[in-house]
Amino acid sequence: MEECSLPLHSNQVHKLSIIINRSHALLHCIAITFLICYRLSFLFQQPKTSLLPWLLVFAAELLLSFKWFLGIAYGWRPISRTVFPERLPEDDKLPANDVLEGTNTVLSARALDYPPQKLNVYLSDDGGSSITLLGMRAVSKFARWWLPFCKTHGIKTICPDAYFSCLEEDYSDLEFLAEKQEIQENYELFREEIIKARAKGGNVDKPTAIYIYIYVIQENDNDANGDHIYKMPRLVYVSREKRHSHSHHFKAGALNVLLRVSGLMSNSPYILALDCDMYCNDPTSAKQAMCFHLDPNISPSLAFVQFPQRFRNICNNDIYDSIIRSMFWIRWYGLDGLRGPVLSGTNFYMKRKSLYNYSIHEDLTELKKYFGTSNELLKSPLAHYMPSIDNRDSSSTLLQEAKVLASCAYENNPKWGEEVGFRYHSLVEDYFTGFILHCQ
Ligand SMILES: O=c1ccn([C@@H]2O[C@H](COP(=O)(O)OP(=O)(O)O[C@H]3O[C@H](CO)[C@@H](O)[C@H](O)[C@H]3O)[C@@H](O)[C@H]2O)c(=O)[nH]1
Ligand SMILES: [Mn+2]
Repeated sequence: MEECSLPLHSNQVHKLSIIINRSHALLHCIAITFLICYRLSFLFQQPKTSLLPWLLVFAAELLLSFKWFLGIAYGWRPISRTVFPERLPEDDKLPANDVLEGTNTVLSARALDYPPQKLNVYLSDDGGSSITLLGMRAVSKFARWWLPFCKTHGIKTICPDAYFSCLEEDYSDLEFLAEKQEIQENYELFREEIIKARAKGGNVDKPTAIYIYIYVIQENDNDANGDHIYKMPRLVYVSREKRHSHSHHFKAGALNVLLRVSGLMSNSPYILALDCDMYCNDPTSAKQAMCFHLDPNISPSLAFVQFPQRFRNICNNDIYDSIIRSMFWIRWYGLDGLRGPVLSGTNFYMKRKSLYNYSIHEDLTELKKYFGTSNELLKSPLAHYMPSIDNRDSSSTLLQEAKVLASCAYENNPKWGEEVGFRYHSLVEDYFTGFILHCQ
């Protein structure tokens, strides 16, 4: 009880930034007012010379001033936040998470510091490529080395590529170094396996249609000899159906397929979305996000917790600001102090229900109108529905149903992408979906 009474997070208002930003805004406002007065006074001058250029410049100045005015919001009330994951409930009371992602991030997502039985990783392979599937199997093999290593030594950089390219080393612990060496050798073997497979070919001639393939990797608790083995999160590979006759809706389409398949297979109340070119650079991110989602004061109106996109390996002379510093290091702190930042497409922990449209009632006919005809999927919006694919018999029926959900015809009538799930009709599905969630 005592644990629950302590706050899970706190925020710090950047007072100095507020004073500087608001003073700057005020000075700028005064300057703009003088400018406008000066321009207006010209209109009353007699005789007028060259009116047109003057008006054009004035219009441009008004337009830019308006744009600048809207930008004041970014600096109005910047805040930063601190979380206290140690105050979260015990592991067995934590809610489950489904990770929906592109191809590269599987290892780091499975290495998150979260109870493995409450983590399910769904991998979308839009290309339906045999190399990705082979890669996923190889990843699972390597994960048996990598995950226990990260856990035992509290490794913070859970993406092996980033970890092994980092030069910092603790030379004092020889046992650790020997283990690291062994893991690195296994990592090199894993990479070679992928490179060889890629060299052999793959999808040189793209098929005109890609067929559905769903494959679940889930280790048992014990190996063949009955010895206890390290428990790892379940991994589900999903290659959705693609046909020229149906629009695939790019990334939003892929995410909606994963949303449906995960709703059927694990229906975790929270989802983490990761792009294929991202990895989790902090294993505690899931628990950090839960500090907000499990706060009873803000949870009812909280749809998502967005982590900033950070970029690795960018050269020192980043003259085009490829790390998007102004966005993630300045503007987002400001937006956080207002009503939270918009969705940036990746690195967010979203409440599943927020994508399911709150206005839908739990009436079967209405649910079918929104979610489609799969009776199994219709259970997903119902609170506390927890499917089980541990049971072998049910798993094959569930897999058949999952294939129906991953087919392109499934979206023919229901409101996927319109009123349910990630929204279509825009290549920036993240901004579009995020704005709608903010409005709701
Ligand atoms: O047909 C598609 C196209 C993209 N993706 C996935 O979409 C993600 C983002 O694609 P990427 O090529 O990395 O796009 P970027 O331009 O880098 O994406 C930025 O801009 C997008 C649109 O605003 C956001 O969705 C992204 O999160 C954001 O990183 C990747 O994981 C892809 O696997 C698909 O699954 N299917
Ligand atoms: Mn990208």
